[in-house]
Amino acid sequence: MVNSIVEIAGLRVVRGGRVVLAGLDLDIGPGVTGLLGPSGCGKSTLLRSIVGVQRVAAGTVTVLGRPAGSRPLRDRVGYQTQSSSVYDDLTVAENLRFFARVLGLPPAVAEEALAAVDLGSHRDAVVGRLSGGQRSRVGLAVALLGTPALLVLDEPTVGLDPVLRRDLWALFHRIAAAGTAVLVSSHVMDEAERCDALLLMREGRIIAHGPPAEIKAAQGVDDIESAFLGLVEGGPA
Ligand SMILES: Nc1ncnc2c1ncn2[C@@H]1O[C@H](COP(=O)(O)OP(=O)(O)OP(=O)(O)O)[C@@H](O)[C@H]1O
Repeated sequence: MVNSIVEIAGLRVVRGGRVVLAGLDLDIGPGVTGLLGPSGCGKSTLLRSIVGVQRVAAGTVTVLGRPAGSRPLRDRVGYQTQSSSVYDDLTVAENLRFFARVLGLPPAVAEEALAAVDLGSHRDAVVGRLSGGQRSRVGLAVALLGTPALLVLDEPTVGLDPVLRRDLWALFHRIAAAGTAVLVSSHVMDEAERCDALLLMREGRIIAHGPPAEIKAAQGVDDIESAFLGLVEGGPA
């Protein structure tokens, strides 16, 4: 596909003796792409494969034209895991400066990331005393250090109230508009409408890929949850 950020061919992953991804083929383009599917379907495993931290049994994962996880991608791919990896006892600015140093980036990028997630006014707050939404934005800022070409976010809105979730999605779109492709997973189907493109996943397979409107139209339904059920039950495609 022209403009592909991620190209995956024949990806097979086995975890704990169980086949989690059984030969997955997929291209992901720019904009905000949502990876949606029920708990345990393999979303995190797919994201881990894209950032290059997952042992794969077979297949290839190419990111920005390079093998996933290879050295040239180190500061071109940002990754926010489900469990926050920021330090609770450091301030927001201290966390960002620390991770910038680890990545070998100048301190100025810490300021840019802080501004990008709108946390300038909380720069001197200790992370352990922030709200869930603010903490999530600190994690996002860490993933944004150095302005990566691809940002991979594993369930960044889990546990947040609807207002914070809406604000975070608006932020993802601002980040994408500035040129960073955003791949974000969720098991909340109502977040689907906020994506430019959707990947619907079930039991380690991608069962639909495209703009939300196209997926709904193909199933003849008005919401993504119904489209998902239609696809699972073998409705029109
Ligand atoms: N460390 C692990 N060792 C062995 N199996 C694992 C491990 N982590 C996950 N799995 C298995 O791999 C499968 C896919 O898990 P994965 O975390 O990718 O799903 P997910 O869709 O991201 O789920 P969730 O939405 O709950 O985070 C699950 O069946 C899970 O039991």
